[in-house]
Amino acid sequence: MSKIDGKILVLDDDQGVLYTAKMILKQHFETVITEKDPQKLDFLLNQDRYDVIVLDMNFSYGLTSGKEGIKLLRKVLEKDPEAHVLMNTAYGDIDIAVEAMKEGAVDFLVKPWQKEKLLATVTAIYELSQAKRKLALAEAGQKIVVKDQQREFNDIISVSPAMKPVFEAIDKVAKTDANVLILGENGTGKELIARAIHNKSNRVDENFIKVDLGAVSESLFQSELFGHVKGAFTDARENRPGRFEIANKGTLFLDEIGNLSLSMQAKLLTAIQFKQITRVGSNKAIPLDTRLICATNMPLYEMVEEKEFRQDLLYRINTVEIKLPPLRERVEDIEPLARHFLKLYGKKYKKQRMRLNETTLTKLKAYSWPGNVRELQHAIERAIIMSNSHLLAPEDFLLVERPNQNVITSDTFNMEDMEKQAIQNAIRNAEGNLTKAAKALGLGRSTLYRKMEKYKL
Ligand SMILES: Nc1ncnc2c1ncn2[C@@H]1O[C@H](COP(=O)(O)OP(=O)(O)OP(=O)(O)O)[C@@H](O)[C@H]1O
Repeated sequence: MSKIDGKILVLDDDQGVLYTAKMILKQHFETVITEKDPQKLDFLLNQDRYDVIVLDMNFSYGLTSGKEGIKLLRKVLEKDPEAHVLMNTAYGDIDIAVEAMKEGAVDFLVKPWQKEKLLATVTAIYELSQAKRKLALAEAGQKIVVKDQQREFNDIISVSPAMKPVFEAIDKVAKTDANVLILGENGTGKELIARAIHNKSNRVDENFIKVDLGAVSESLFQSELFGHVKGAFTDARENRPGRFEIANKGTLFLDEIGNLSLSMQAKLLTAIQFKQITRVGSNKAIPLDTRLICATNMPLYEMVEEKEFRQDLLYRINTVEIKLPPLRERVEDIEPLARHFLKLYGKKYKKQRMRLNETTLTKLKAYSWPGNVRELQHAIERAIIMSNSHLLAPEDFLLVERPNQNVITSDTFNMEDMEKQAIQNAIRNAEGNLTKAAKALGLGRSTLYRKMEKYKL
């Protein structure tokens, strides 16, 4: 019979009780730790996370009040409010057992117990602890996943030969557990591709969890990704799993990976390397089986040369690399995409039978779409809202060809001056919307703020 992969801690001052409990439980559970000295409780709790803790009521010789047990129980629950504690008393004092249950113990046993009784009780509590843990993870995941499912569109529309290698790569990589790096400009559909990989993978019934690393501050990074335990910092009022844990058995999509600072890169690398995380404020490692998909619009290889991105991290995340071409390099996709969005937004705004005339299509195809598919999507949405007719005309699209944002027109070659100018242009183009400006620049918002401060903008 295979053993249950559980960790049981038994704390009792009676060596005989410890010996018997170990003999019985060891046959059924993978790890059974016994300890005689209550002073070691702190150390043991810091050391590991136990599925069931069997705790004696009285330690000092001659004491039968159960007060020691209650004190230890409080200590356990303070450290881990989700701990499952089974109280063990030799005196059958129901009052003190009831008090322990009120304090948060799950059950109590009266010594001397029978072998079957101990085993049945510990096994039942173990199952309860697993069910509760799963539920907590599912609930935390659900909040994110439900929000996620509100995304409007999931189909990938494309007829362009430039996208063929992308579809081939999705098919080849989906069923494997290989880490995938998706490279492409803003709005080219990187997230859509990440979802397609997840949906075609064996992990499809598990969570797909997205983290926008460009929007995660340095201080929140660890807690957001790895979770925290109660009391780890002022706002940590309860234990909370991080995105890595919620994505366990599923897929974790790390968007804007190029925006991570070097210190955040180091922490991420450790988690990926060891396939485990440690919640903030705890020192118990939690092993994970998470498939990683990363995306960025930043030139990661150049950043490695400039020592802005760790090479070892790059090699961990780029087992398979998928490059998404910008929309201007797949003009064939503009018409089917436009028709696709026309249908979707026509339905949304109750303006069905919307059409595009030939001149409009020519205008859409001639435009360079620096914001790629997302810009086309927004342009169609806006045109549908504003138009008074069923036929969208060229005037319904305000497409202003901007100077190529990758080419900075400047008479200076000083890097800092060029950067400052690029930031000013981006803010102007985005009409002061800093989130949009940061996206256009390929920066995270916090990096943009830092740079604005630096250049006094
Ligand atoms: N081939 C496509 N077919 C249909 N819709 C698409 C396609 N490509 C992108 N889209 C839509 O365009 C929008 C932007 O796509 P997505 O968010 O996947 O881009 P992204 O590259 O991840 O953007 P960012 O770099 O800003 O994070 C989404 O609404 C997505 O549904």
